[in-house]
Amino acid sequence: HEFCDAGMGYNVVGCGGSDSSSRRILIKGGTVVNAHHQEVADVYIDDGIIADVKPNIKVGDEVAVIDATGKFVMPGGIDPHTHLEMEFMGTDSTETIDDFFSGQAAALAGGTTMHIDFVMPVNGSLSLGFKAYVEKAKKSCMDYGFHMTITKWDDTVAREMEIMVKEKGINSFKFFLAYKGIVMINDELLLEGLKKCKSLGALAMVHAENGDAVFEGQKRMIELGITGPEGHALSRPPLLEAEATARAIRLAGFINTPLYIVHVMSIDAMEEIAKARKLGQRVVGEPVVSGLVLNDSGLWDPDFNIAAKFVMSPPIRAPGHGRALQAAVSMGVLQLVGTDHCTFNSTQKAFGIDDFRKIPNGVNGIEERMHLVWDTMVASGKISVTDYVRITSTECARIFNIYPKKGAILPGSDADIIILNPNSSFQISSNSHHSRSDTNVYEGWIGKGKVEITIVGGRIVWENNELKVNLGSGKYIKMPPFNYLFDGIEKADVSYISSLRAPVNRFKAMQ
Ligand SMILES: NC(=O)NCCC(=O)O
Ligand SMILES: [Zn+2]
Ligand SMILES: [Zn+2]
Repeated sequence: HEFCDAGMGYNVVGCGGSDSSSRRILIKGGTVVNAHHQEVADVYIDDGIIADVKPNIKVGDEVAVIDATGKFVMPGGIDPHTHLEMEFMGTDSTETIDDFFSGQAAALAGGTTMHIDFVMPVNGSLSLGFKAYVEKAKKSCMDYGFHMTITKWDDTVAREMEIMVKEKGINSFKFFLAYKGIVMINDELLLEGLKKCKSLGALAMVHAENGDAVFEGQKRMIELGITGPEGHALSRPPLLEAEATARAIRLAGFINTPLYIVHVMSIDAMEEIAKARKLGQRVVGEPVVSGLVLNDSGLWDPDFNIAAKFVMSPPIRAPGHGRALQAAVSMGVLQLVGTDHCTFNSTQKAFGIDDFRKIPNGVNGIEERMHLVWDTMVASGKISVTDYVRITSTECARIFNIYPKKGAILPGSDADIIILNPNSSFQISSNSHHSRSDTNVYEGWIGKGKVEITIVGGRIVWENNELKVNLGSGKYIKMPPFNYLFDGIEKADVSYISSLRAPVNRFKAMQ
């Protein structure tokens, strides 16, 4: 089988490996954590579904028993933001190095059991894009969903958005306000898109940077002779992220539809979200793990190969931004943590050796997110374990309308479960990670807490540092429209329209 040759030292069940995992499993004596509650209890899994959660469940000898005493039993992570096997930034940099097989295998080794990937249209066609991604995802070994990217506007696109929502199970559309000349859209298109999203009950998502100003900033850097990776950060400062974030928020407010800001990387952008939420606007902010735990110093590394691996957009910011973003997550100003896993190897990154504008943008994270958030936020005492579950799993399931099938350990939920040992530790290295990339932006990180077991669809796929993935077993999860952010939105239409007449009234209406 073409996918058996993973070459990464793990078994592919169905390609010669043996499926030793049981369809009935009892997880005994762990602390079962949901977003709203934690208790010491047993979890009984039957045929891929959680059948029961309570203390002292009795089972027969045929059931495999896992002792989870002293460990946390939690819903598998859901990563709301990935780019597997994506063509991006020109053909020379080819596609992101992880496909739906290696990217998902890496995810499972790190405790993530579902992700939502961004479909890129083919020549502007949503249906061709969807078809292409259905093909790519046939290799899947865990469940996944799709967002759809909108790169142009006409009647066909508007009609296809409807088909995506009503027939294909997509409930979110992404608009790039950056990457001028590649995928960037203008405000006119954004307004059309926001209106359409509202009518369909689909969530509008934006990559918020002012692409025209970034273009200008890049030109300035090149004129100054700054061609290395540090030019990437210098050409697109936080104020350009804040401007686009504020603009998108205001336009979404004008249309009165919920808005999701992907990869919030700066204090400046986060404060725009905080301000809007304080006024009652339905805005969701998604930081990514790189933005929470790294800073921009790597971009100044004299070794191009090291510096280039940190190039992503918006850029990883100066020290201080990550800490502030973590605080915003802990206070609920930002709601869930993604990765923006968009991995290029060092050969692909080297395409921009003479010009930072040609370095393909993106960093890894799908395997590291659960560990890094635990280490930096739970082990350090910034957030509770229940909040950890909320920001890594449950909130994503709620926003994309698949809760409690996903994001919970409840009877009837899918048996996508992790067992984390808080007294163990993890170590990150490109020598041992499961991505196909030859580099890792978190190289050398050692931290507290370790995902010792990952169960996906009722099968143990990660145990004793070994992966046993089941090729083709991942299912496409259809995500219905009109999530909770749309509840009662039409009532807000009325108060919003009257509030447009007087700023004072608007403020009162939002109290
Ligand atoms: N973020 C990044 O640099 N690459 C992935 C594409 C995107 O989300 O902007
Ligand atoms: Zn983006
Ligand atoms: Zn992205």
